[in-house]
Amino acid sequence: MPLPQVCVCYLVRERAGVTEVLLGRKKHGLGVGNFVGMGGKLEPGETATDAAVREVFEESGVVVDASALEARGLLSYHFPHHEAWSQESSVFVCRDWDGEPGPSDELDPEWFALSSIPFDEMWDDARMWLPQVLAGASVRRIFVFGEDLATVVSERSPVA
Ligand SMILES: CNc1ncnc2c1ncn2[C@@H]1O[C@H](COP(=O)(O)OP(=O)(O)OP(=O)(O)O)[C@@H](O)[C@H]1O
Repeated sequence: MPLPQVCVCYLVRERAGVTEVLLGRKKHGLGVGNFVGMGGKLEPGETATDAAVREVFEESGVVVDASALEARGLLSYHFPHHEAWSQESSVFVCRDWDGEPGPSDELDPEWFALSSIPFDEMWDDARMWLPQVLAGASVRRIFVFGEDLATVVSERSPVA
């Protein structure tokens, strides 16, 4: 069975020579309380890019053009102890948008210097790939979560 498809998008800016990323504490649903990038489920017929454009707008009010989204790979999350949470996330970075991010029902956006990303308050996997993505890399990783539904217990290799 293919995993449900979701997307995540990290807005990145430079301020006084410091690179910052926009995160927000999730107010509802899967991962509530964690700092996350903006994103969510693909709607029927949407591409991951379409969904990222829509989710960034819904969650922060910022308008991004699909051509400004940098595709940075695919992450699979397996929850053998709670299959309904298993999903696959397309990852995007965006450096060019219109508007100022503001609060929404989903999250209150905050800028973090790349040296101060709150990994202890994020999904456990984020520390294992987000620094690479924000440094310009693309990723393909498959994470398996344990019985606590919070800890990465193993990683699978993607079949080439
Ligand atoms: C398990 N380890 C994980 N590590 C890092 N990020 C994770 C994640 N698991 C899910 N995500 C992110 O969470 C969003 C989907 O969450 P999900 O609850 O399905 O969607 P959300 O309620 O926001 O979506 P709708 O707005 O209803 O579409 C999506 O960005 C996805 O990349």
